[in-house]
Amino acid sequence: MTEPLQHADHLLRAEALECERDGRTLFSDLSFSIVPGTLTRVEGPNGSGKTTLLRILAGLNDNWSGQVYWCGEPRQRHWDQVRRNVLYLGHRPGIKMLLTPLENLQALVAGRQYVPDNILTQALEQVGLGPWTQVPCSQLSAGQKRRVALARLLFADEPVWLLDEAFTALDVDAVAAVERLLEDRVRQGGAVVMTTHHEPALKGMRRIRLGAAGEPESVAHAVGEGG
Ligand SMILES: Nc1ncnc2c1ncn2[C@@H]1O[C@H](COP(=O)(O)OP(=O)(O)OP(=O)(O)O)[C@@H](O)[C@H]1O
Repeated sequence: MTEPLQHADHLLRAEALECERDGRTLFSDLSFSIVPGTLTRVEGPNGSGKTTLLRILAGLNDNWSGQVYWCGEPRQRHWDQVRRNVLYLGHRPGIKMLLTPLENLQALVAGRQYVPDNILTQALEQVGLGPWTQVPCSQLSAGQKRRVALARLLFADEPVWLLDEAFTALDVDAVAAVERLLEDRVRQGGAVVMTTHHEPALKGMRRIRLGAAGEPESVAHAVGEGG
């Protein structure tokens, strides 16, 4: 973990979150806590607001009301800590197509820590990209590009991981490898919040359920568990 967290019985807490898009309520009165050593899945149909909720938690979306707390205090007082301690991986791979997997991984971990190239190469081999470490990412398949982004997780020491569609485009073996990585992370005391249309084979998963956008009877109150 990057740094000791003060009174961290919960890392993130959302209270009475409400978000509208284009005049439609995506969710309202949504409250939950993200505590160390837990994995939480944000669930709901297409368009229900899963990505929007993750982006709110990551501080990447301003179009909402309610309050988000970081370690018990309003998050806006601690943006520096939030940036250092919360990792967000979006549903796009977020890698540069002209660069190789090795160059991308160098860029992804740079700024937080120095990792020698042989260790980065080992990580790429671990995610099944051994033969492609020096090939431009534009020449990789969708699943291989996703693996480049996920290799970043092998070096991620942030206590909170927010993962949007981490399993997209991955084959069965890669899904199982990511599930093991997430389980290890949670066992070490990390907190993972993820969206996925694939039902992960993970024990003790918490759930935040969002309703169908545009169907007012089902969106009035989304339910957050673990709060
Ligand atoms: N950039 C945008 N501008 C306007 N509306 C948007 C934008 N992005 C998303 N929306 C709307 O917000 C709603 C929620 O989108 P969001 O991507 O959070 O849903 P989701 O549950 O993650 O969907 P999916 O399962 O398809 O990934 C959708 O109805 C969508 O139309």
